[in-house]
Amino acid sequence: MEAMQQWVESLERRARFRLGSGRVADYIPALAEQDADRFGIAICTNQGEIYHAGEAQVPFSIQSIAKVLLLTLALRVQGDALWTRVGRNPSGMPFNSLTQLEAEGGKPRNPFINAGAIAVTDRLVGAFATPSKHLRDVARRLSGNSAIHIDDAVQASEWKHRSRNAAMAYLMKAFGHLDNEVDEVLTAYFACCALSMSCVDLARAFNFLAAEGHALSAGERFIAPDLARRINSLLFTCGMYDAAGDFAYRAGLPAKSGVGGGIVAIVPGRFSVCAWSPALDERGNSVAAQYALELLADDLGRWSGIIPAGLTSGGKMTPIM
Ligand SMILES: NC(=O)CC[C@H](N)C(=O)O
Repeated sequence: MEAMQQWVESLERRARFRLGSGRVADYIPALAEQDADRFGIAICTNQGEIYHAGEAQVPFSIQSIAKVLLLTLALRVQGDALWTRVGRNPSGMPFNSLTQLEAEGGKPRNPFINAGAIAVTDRLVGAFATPSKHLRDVARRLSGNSAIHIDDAVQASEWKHRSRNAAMAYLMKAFGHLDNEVDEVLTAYFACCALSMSCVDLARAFNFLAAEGHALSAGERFIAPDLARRINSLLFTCGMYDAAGDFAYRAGLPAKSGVGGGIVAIVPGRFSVCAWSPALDERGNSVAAQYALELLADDLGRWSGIIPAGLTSGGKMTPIM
C-alpha cells in the first residue's frame, strides 16, 4: 500500500516538470477556460485498490475518452455488424480530419477519430431512447459514482462550434453511412463527450479493460474477455490518433486521450490508470499526462519481476523517487 502510494506520488512529482508546455484546447471555448497547470493521476488495480495523487478527484471534460464507452456499448448492442460502418485501422491523420473520410467513401478509419465516433453514435441513436443518458448511467455504474453528470455548458459550446463535426456527419449522410438525422446524432455525441469525470472515476470505470471485461466496481462481467482484448488492441493502434505510433514507442500501453487533457491507459491483467493535465500538444494529447504514462511504463519495465501480478500491496518494490 505504502509503496504503491509513494510510486503514484513520485509519478505526479516528476510529471509536473512538464507543466508549462502545450496549450489548452480552445476550439471548444468552454474548455479554453481551464487552468493549464492542473495535474492528477489515479490507478485502479484489478483488486479494486485506488492510488491517486494531485488533483485526481477533480472532474474534467472527458471528451474523446467517451469514444471508448460508445464503442463498447455499440459492440454490445450490434456485435461485429458495427464494422460495416467503421474501420479498425489507424488513420495517421488528425482526429478531426475530413479529407480521408471523403477519399474513403464515408467510412471512417476507426471508432476513435471523430468521424468514427459519430458513426458509432448513430448506431446507438437507433438502439437507445437517449444514448447519452444511457452512457452516463453506464459511467456511473462502472465508476461507482452516481454524481457523474453531463456538463451542459461544454455540451452547448460544442454544439455552437460544431461546423467541422457537422461537416463530417453530413459527408457520411451523403454517402449513406448515417441512418439517423445529423442533428440528433451530433446532439448525442456532444453530450457524451461533455461527461464530467475525475481521474479516480475514469480509472475505476475503465478497469474492466484491464480485468478481462470484469467490472469490479459494478460487480458484473461487463464484456467478454476476448472483446476486452480487441478493444485494447484498437486503443493501442488508434487511441492517440496520429500520435498512436509515437505513444506506443514511448509507453507501449493501450490508451485513449481526450482534448479535456485526460488520458486513460490500460496495463492488462494489472491495473487501469488515468492521468490528466489540460495543456495539449499539437496533436491534441495532454503533454504532462503522456509524460506521466511514459514514466509509469518505464518504471514498470524496470521493476518487472519485482512487482507481483496485480500490483497488490504486499509487493517489495522500491520506487525510484
Ligand atoms: N479529441 C477529442 O477529444 C475531440 C472530441 C471533441 N468532442 C470533438 O468532437 O471535437
